[in-house]
Amino acid sequence: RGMARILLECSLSDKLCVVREQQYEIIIIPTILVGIFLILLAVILWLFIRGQRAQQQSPGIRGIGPVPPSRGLSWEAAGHGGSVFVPLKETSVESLLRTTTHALAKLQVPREQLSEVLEQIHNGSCGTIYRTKMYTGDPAKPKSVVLKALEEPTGLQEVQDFLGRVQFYQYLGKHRNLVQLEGCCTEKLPLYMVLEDVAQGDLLSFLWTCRRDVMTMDGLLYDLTEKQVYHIGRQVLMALEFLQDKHLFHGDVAARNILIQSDLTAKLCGLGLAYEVHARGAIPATHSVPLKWLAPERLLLRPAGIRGDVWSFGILLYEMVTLGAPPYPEVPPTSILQYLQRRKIMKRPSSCTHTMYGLMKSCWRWNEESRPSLRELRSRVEIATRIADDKAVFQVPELVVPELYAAVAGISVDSLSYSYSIL
Ligand SMILES: Nc1ncnc2c1ncn2[C@@H]1O[C@H](COP(=O)(O)OP(=O)(O)OP(=O)(O)O)[C@@H](O)[C@H]1O
Repeated sequence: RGMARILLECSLSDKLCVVREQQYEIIIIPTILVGIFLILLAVILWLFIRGQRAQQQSPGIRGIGPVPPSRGLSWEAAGHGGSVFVPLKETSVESLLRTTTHALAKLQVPREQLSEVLEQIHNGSCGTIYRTKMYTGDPAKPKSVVLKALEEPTGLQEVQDFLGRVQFYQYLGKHRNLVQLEGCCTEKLPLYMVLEDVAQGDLLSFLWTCRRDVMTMDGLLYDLTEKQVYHIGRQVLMALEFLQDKHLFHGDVAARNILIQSDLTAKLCGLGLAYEVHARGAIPATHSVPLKWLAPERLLLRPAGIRGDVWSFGILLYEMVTLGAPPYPEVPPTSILQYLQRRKIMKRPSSCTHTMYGLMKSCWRWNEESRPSLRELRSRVEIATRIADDKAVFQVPELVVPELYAAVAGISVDSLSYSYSIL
């Protein structure tokens, strides 16, 4: 309208008006175009630099890549004072074993003490896992142990890694809620890590079996009440506190990584990722962890820490009250980050009390600093235990099809324990 008025006020002979109109188009429109161009250029440059940085971090498989050391990871925990040793100068497996056997002398178990009958129970990430007998004192009373075996290493690195894991267990020391290392056989191949046998197996299989009509087996009562969920949860928190005191985090807290005894003593296993972070100071690109258990910062490849374990602890509570249902059943595993970015979390399962759901929600706060600390969480669990139901047993009528579970949970069916299918 402004331009039209100026034109009306002009006489036909007044050429200045025409010049003004042209200035308006010539100066303002190109300025806007140049502005838009510059903004676009800046956005493209920013995206390019971000892409370059992400590439430098070489994202790992299934969205999990290396991350900088956990916040507060000390020099000691990063593998120096913790003495995870990797004698790089050795060139053959034999000479490497000769050198390391001396350092591991106190842990060596004579091979004749182990039975030759090995029952395979799992195909672990660093070799086959067997159950066998160890004859220490009275030959009539052998002790049942679990062996993690490295039988045919593909190279020196694999042997070094196995030995590093043995030393990691040694460095950790004993805790009631962590699987204990009893010893090792490392003077020649096959290499064995000798662990205490937590015979009742993993919590996920236990939860699935609770869905069946099985009452008891090997002294274990296949019933789960709210009070027992808190009891197991509290023990997991104590194991995590123990790791935190050593400036470590677990990184893969889930029912499949918890072993239970007949008195419902819980023992955290699957310490592979904790070892990797301890030895290398970061999560290696090749170490994949199921996405649905991970906190947003892990999915976004940001530095990982103990508050990520707090997030996964919330998922563990969900697993327990649903008797081993896969998390986010309606979300494909690869869409989990987008789902969480919309600030969505899992709804309260019908079997879950409001108190327990409150705990889960506090674990699933997007901002890791807003999540409770392990200590706070444990004290909330202890308070909740006092009023928790000790009578009503969790029930889910549908049985689990492991292949279907694996697809929905986003994990490989081979990584699941065998004990459920044996029942
Ligand atoms: N001490 C044990 N007692 C009984 N069963 C065990 C024991 N250790 C491992 N298992 C069985 O083997 C499975 C895998 O164990 P674990 O996750 O420790 O091994 P892994 O695959 O080598 O993992 P990681 O590399 O993370 O240590 C467990 O879920 C459990 O079924």
